[in-house]
Amino acid sequence: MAQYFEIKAANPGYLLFYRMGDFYELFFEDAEIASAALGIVLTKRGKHLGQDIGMCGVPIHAANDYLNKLIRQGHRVAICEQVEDPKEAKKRGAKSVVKRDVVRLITSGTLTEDDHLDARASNFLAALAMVRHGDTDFALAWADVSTGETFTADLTAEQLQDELARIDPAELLLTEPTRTHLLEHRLLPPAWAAIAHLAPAESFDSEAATSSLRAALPGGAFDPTALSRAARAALGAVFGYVRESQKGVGVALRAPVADGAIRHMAIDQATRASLELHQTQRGQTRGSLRQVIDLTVTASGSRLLSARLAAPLADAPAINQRLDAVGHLANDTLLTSRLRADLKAVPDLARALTRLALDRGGPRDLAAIGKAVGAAAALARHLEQREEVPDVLARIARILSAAPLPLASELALALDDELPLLARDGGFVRKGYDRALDDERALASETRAVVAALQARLIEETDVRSLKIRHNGVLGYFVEVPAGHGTKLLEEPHRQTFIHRMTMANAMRFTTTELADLEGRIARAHEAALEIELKTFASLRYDVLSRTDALRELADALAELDVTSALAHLAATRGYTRPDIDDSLAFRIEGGRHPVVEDMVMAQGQSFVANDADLSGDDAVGGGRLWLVTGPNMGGKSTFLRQNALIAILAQMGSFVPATSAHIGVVDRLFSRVGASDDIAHGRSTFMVEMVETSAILNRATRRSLVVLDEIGRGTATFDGLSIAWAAVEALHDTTGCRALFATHFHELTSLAKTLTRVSNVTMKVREWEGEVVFLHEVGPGAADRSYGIQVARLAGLPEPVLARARQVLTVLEQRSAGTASSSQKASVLDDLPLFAHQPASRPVEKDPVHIALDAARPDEMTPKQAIDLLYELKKIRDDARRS
Ligand SMILES: Nc1ncnc2c1ncn2[C@@H]1O[C@H](COP(=O)(O)OP(=O)(O)OP(=O)(O)O)[C@@H](O)[C@H]1O
Repeated sequence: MAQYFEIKAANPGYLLFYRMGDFYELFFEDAEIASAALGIVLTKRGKHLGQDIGMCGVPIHAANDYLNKLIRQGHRVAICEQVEDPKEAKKRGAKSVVKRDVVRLITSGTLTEDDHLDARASNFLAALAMVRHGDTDFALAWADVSTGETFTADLTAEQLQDELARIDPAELLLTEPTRTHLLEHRLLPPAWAAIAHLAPAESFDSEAATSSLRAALPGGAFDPTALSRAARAALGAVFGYVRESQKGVGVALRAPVADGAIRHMAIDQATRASLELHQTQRGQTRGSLRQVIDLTVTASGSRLLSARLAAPLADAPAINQRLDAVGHLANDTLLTSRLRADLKAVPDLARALTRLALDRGGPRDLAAIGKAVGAAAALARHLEQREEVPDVLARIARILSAAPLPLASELALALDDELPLLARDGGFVRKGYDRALDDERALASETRAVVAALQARLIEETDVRSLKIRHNGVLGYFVEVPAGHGTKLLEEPHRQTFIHRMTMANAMRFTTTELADLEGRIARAHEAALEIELKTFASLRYDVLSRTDALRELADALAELDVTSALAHLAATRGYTRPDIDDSLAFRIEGGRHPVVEDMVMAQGQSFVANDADLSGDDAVGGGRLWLVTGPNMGGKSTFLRQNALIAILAQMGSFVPATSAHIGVVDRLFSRVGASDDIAHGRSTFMVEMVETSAILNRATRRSLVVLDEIGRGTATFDGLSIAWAAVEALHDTTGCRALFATHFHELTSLAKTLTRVSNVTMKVREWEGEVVFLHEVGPGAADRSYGIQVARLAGLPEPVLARARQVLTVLEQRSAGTASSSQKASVLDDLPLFAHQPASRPVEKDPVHIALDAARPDEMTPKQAIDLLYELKKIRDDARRS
């Protein structure tokens, strides 16, 4: 066990997968954790210091599934392999232990295998460095180890949370002091705390990082000193952690992109959640914006689309460049469908390349690269047939046409059609590619004919017709004759040729020098063939890796082409239009639709009602407009609010939008708060959350921002809520001057439009029909006079007695606020307050005319006509009761 303890001590915080034969075994506490996490049996093996040693194990062939489960549950695993042949160990003495060492650390942020990764999602490892001096407070570096993409950004404390929400890392490295600081300043929400991994302060040393980064990214193209000290420290921590986890295999990361240089629309976590960008509030992908707009056909395209959705741009020229490309393809549907058809066959180049770089790749990864390069050339031809393509497409076409075609041809020549996962399994080099390999293979595969010929000759020589040459794992090749003939072979002249190996009940087994020779040659042929194949693999891998930069650029271009053509396809098939994007304060949407609700409504066979919004502002008049949206419950307020926020996001990520026209002056920050929810885990009540979020908006929104607030202030007593909502509207109007949509059930707020010049009232229209409300989902000018809450409650199935009582209370409250309630009415309601205090039900059931009619009915004695008449009568009684 000494070896185990030594290795375990060198890898604290990791579950040790300790290789023993065909199993990875776990011991002591690791075994307890893993057996509980994986649902496998915990056994015992011997004793240590008088205590039983707990143990559990997973078979090698199924290890990946188990690893997956553990990583998903947030565990970290160290893979400890035998690093010498057991025969070597024996040479040191019968009792010596086979050398073992940890060959890889597996954590959620450092995964590279397809089995562990979601093909359509990035998987980031992030490191956060804190500085107590300088311009910024923090720097973040993050990398997707599976593709090599790497980024850095300098951040203020205020930006930190938005950035983390955007990147959504799988693992976050930081030091203990940084964590303490974040916790003290409430900057580390539970979701980030759960993925945080404490790293020693040395790993964040900016000086050491400078030299280690230079060594990891040679070639001089990247100068670490161009980064801030904090960014260097964070990047150094990422590279160090990846290096440590890959245990000397090398770090296949790219030079970092300075993300701070790109202007993005700031979107905080609450806004992302409320707009359901990547997943719904219930954590599902179905029903999210991403799910509706993601029509990409490659995994890397899908990852890029997701990244663009997470980080819309805030730079009009850059957005327009993307829109030019999408527009070009949306108009040329023939070209788009050709591109999309060819893109479908493009494998995940970036991930295959990384696996090869980390020496974890196999023949299929080589083939994937060849296929992607080949496809790139075909795609380039499609693009080159068109004249005057926009800049983005011209750049993509240039990169695609520079794809290293000789490499693809070489790979196609070398690799067979059916490929094994691992190179060491052999059999992947195509026949005809290497003469020497073909010769060795011929020898190996011609075994049967050679053996058959030898068998025929031996039969001839011995005259034993039943003589056979057989093979088994213990003896290898041997000659077998029935027992009766055995003695013949033991005698002259045959005893010169046949060497006795074994006597069985009815047979005798021999070998011959020639047979042993043949056996040796066959085994050597297999070995020699595999050796040649492995050499071929190594040389092809070298060819691929020597073009790493070009291939990475190609992978990026393919992903970008997929995203662009997918957005064009979306625009063409869903009736999206190109938004006008500039640096004004415009926000004018005509015929806007909610992309997700539209899909849902249409799936139910109904049509979605498009609505206009105009929040356009002007600096000269003090900023953007603020629309106060009132209307009944279920009238479509939230849908209207969200659709405008989503249109802004889609437009700035470079997509067409669901509207007949849209003119948007770049939005720098987007805020959306819809309703209120508890954050019990963070110890904050519904109302507290609402106020913290509202204050974030009031403090952070600028004139360029778009603010969408739905029912702020409803989580407290009516007057408090109303006053807060009132003050918030005033502040947004007077101080911030942003473009805003504010939905509310406080109808009193609508009077603000009289005093605040840039506030307008709009309402969701409804029609009443036979006592029922019909929602038109149409936005029109004006203010709603009521909320129709009771009608909606009835639609939801609230019991009739409760509804009747609610109507009664509502009438009195309304009269009271209008000053027309009689004193006895006022007294009666005041007696009942608080409103929902229980009052013994007035047992209306016994007097209910519907019940009386039903009690009187005798179904067994009725004719069909009488039954129908009764049904009509019951409906009439119900309708009369409703009208009264
Ligand atoms: N423009 C529209 N066209 C068609 N159906 C719509 C439209 N807007 C909303 N709906 C439908 O009405 C439902 C309710 O909409 P929404 O949640 O936006 O109402 P609301 O006014 O915010 O309600 P509440 O005040 O109760 O929160 C939606 O789920 C959708 O089915």
